[in-house]
Amino acid sequence: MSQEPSIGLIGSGSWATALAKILTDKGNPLRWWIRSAASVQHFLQRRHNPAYLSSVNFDTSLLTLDTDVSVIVRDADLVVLAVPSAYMEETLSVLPADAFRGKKVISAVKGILPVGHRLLNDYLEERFHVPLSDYFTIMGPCHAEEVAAEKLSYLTFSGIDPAATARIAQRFNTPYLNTVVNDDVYGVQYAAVLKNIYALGAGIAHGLEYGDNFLSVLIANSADEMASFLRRVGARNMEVGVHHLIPGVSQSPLRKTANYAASVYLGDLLVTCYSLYSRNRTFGNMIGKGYSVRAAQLEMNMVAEGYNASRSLFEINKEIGADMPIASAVYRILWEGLPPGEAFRRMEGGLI
Ligand SMILES: NC(=O)c1ccc[n+]([C@@H]2O[C@H](COP(=O)([O-])OP(=O)(O)OC[C@H]3O[C@@H](n4cnc5c(N)ncnc54)[C@H](O)[C@@H]3O)[C@@H](O)[C@H]2O)c1
Ligand SMILES: O=P(O)(O)OC[C@H](O)CO
Repeated sequence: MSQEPSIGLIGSGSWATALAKILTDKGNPLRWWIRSAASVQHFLQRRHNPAYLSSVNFDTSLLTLDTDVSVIVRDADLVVLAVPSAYMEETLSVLPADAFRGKKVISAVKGILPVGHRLLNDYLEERFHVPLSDYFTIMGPCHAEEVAAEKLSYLTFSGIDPAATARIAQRFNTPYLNTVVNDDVYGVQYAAVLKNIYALGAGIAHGLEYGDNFLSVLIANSADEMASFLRRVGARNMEVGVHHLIPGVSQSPLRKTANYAASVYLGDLLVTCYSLYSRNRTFGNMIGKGYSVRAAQLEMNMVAEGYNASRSLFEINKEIGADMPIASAVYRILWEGLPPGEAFRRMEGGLI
């Protein structure tokens, strides 16, 4: 009987813990990198993560825990990365350049690397020579807290080889988790980065005491802005060609467009803008209420990816050239100190 590829998980925050629950509920043995030795001890004694989703109890017979990321990567065929993007380079810095050779890497990261403003696949290709054909993503509207409560959720798995992507998705499919497969590897990652910025904007609007009527207008315009950016990225990829990243594989990652009403695009924008679980919305709400960025960060034990992303997107869009008044307003509030009320007043008149 052929053995299934082994799975390693890197990260121990809310999302990594939710993914560990999904994978072990499905019966997958899991090699799991947890940053702190104290957390590993707690896990083994008490069967849960002391800091995140602590209501989730694990079958520890399925878990091999280690604080050494190189051990987990070495022993896994499929490596799931679920560390906030700002800590990714530091976390992987101990690995040699060939650490991922022959392995498949699955990103659950909804952020962009702040140094160099790179998507994770571009960084992995450059630093570890991971080809796009070995790179997959897990995106879609899904809060870790609802996974912990086994509320029905949908996750989209993306990769340029549909059969390989479907095989990976199948390892995660559980009664409370439906999986969708798509091939728009670049688009889903940019959509995830953008929805965090727009959720920050929605939170700021709430903090400024705009009502539900305005919020719906803001989100509808955000969806339009996102689609326009994604179409331009698609067109740019067609022009410059990302073929060199994809030896012998289809043209799919060069696609110009996709169904942007699908859950991995619009759905994730909606849940992040509306859900009280959203860290980005929560962070934005504090900014709208007058907290400084530093004070808002100190209030949270979790990471709002949209903060760094707003700056990266602002830089990337200098090349892409999409019209992005909402993302630009969020950037100016967070990075240039423009008062939120003034930024929103300037933006209001342009919304449709
Ligand atoms: N939380 C969710 O519901 C959810 C859902 C989908 C995707 N994601 C994505 O998953 C990724 C991970 O986010 P999360 O929600 O698990 O994080 P989190 O906000 O719950 O926790 C912060 C994480 O950062 C880690 N950390 C802190 N300092 C670190 C350091 N110096 N080096 C390495 N790690 C450090 C902590 O150990 C913890 O794992 C993000 O890209 C996020 O967008 C999160
Ligand atoms: O809590 P947020 O704002 O980081 O959002 C988490 C997930 O991306 C929602 O799908």
